[in-house]
Amino acid sequence: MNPLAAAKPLDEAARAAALARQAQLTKPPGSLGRLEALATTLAAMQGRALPRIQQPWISIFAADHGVAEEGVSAFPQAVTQQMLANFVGGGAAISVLAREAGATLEVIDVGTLAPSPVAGVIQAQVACCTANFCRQPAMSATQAHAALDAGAAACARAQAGGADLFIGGEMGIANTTTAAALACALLGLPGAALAGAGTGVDSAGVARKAALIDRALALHGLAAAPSDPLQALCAVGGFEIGALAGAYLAAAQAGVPVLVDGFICSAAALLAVRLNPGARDWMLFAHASAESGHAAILRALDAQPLLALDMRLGEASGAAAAIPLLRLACALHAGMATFAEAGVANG
Ligand SMILES: O=C(O)c1ccc[n+]([C@@H]2O[C@H](COP(=O)([O-])O)[C@@H](O)[C@H]2O)c1
Ligand SMILES: Cc1cc2nc[nH]c2cc1C
Repeated sequence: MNPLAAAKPLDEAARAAALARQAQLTKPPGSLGRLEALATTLAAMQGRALPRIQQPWISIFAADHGVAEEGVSAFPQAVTQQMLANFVGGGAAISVLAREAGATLEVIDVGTLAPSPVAGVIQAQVACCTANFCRQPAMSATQAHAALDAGAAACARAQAGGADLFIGGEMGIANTTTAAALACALLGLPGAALAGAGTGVDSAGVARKAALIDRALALHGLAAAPSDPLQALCAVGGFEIGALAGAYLAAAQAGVPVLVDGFICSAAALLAVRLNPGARDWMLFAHASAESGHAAILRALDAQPLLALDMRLGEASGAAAAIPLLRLACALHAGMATFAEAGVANG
């Protein structure tokens, strides 16, 4: 893929038509709050005055991280590959949420340590694991482009499947350390600004994550000032994060609305936007993760998340939980009567 290819422009005529309809619906103007903006933004994204979410598509990208050997997670690395089988077996949270939402769910291995392919998982391994970025770059430039391409391929499948909403998710033990390091590099922040508990490390563990990120940023010459996005991905990134960024970029180029999940997905969204600012127009943000660094990344993206449920699971769960809200916004927008239709006086 070409990450720099222009994003599709939003359809401002469809937005204007949706705004005009909102002004006619039987309610005081603005009284449905952000549900109104959600409907009119989706109208501009989907190019129709009456937007809808009929075919949500969820792609989960899984990868392992060399930095796991530094003891940065509360869980063993083997959980990444074990969860692949749980996703396709139907027992993971996202399996349940996708079923409830009527969403297509696909799982892509972009670089786990799984010794053999897990049945039902799409194989798109860039390598079996990134290198430990405390010692050397996490990946080569060729691998970074392969990760972006794996994401773009998922977006192409979503488009071919008629998706009207694209959701990316991730699974990767240690990837809160990777996502924090990448976002620190992109924003010129120290590790302490974005390191958090992840799967549940204690405060001493969080402090170790922060110090380790600072050491890695210094090692790779990425400390203190915002870094070149592809250089940052190569130095301290992850394959699933690169794939998510590629999927978000491809969705913006193809004109498919994106619903961004939690902390790791937001770091990938930041990477996509730093590569290609036009991608931001195509992003909605599902929820405020309980991961402590999420708020700073959302601020950098000027993003207001829809939900705040103290979730911190990842695997697209927060985004899937927000699908019903998007549908409600569309249903209200399409189904409410206008003042004229209902014979209600429009003050
Ligand atoms: O998305 C989030 O907001 C989020 C916050 C904390 C943890 N996670 C998930 O937990 C895993 C990473 O946590 P850790 O502690 O191993 O870095 C990874 O599989 C993520 O999907 C996800
Ligand atoms: C069990 C488990 C499930 C997950 N799903 C996403 N990240 C995860 C991390 C763990 C540890």
